[in-house]
Amino acid sequence: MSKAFAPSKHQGMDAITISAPDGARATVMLQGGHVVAWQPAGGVEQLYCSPTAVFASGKAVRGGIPVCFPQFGPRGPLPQHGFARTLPWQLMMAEQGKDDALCVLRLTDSDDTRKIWPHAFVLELTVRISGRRIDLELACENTGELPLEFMAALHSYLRLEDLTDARLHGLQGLSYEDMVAGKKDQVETADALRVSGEVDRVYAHATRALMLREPKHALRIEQEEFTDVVVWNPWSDRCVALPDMPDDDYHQMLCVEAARINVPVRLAPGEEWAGRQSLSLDI
Ligand SMILES: O=P(O)(O)OC[C@H]1O[C@H](O)[C@H](O)[C@@H](O)[C@@H]1O
Repeated sequence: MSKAFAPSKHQGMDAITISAPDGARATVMLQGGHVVAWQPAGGVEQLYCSPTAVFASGKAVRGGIPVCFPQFGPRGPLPQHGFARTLPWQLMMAEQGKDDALCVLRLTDSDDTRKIWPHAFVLELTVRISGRRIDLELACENTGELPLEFMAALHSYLRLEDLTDARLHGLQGLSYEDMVAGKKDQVETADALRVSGEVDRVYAHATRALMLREPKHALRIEQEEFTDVVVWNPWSDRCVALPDMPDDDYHQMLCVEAARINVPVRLAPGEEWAGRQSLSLDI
């Protein structure tokens, strides 16, 4: 028989912690449908969450896996990264299975969202953990009578021992937009990306699996239907300017975000789209 989990608190915010029989655990905040912690079976925390992150109603949390929807960054008229990350979601289910644990959270349109984005939708995040793997699925259904279009991302903050020793493999040959240099149509030539300065890039047509390698650690990153991947690290000056992140913590994280930016998703009335990101510890 499956076991259901009861809502709890994380940093004073409503949250749900799920655990699989093998010891894998994850915590998801109801605000934002925001995964704030993930420990694979027998492993340590894999997500970076800033020790000075602000946990408050309506505030975006620095770390974990924010959901960006229906806009990415400042690419539109909505607040940065859209509204999904700062709104309360509804917990639909949270259960332990025979060899995994699963939870589903849902955000639907409201008077507040329709005021700034005139569409009816159901957005659902499914988080599944088992062994050394976490699978995230973000699904959107157009429940209105007009077509809609959106951008989306699972903005994963991955925890590092030290950025200096980290390499991200799998991007070679992809074209990207360099948001730091303000240049489009760049081509990745490195067989492994080593971060040695501020990086903020949108890679297009990202279909291959990526591997984030450190001397004693490797994380495999896969995505489906998210056709872009964003790589972000603020480096020192930008990090100092972030009020919710310690000055040197940029060494402890790299964002590798499964995204849909270059070609937004278009849904006719009644249509549904789902995008997935999976992270698995590979040692
Ligand atoms: O500070 P936030 O609104 O959470 O955004 C953090 C970062 O998110 C993405 O990675 C964007 O590409 C960056 O340009 C942005 O700085």
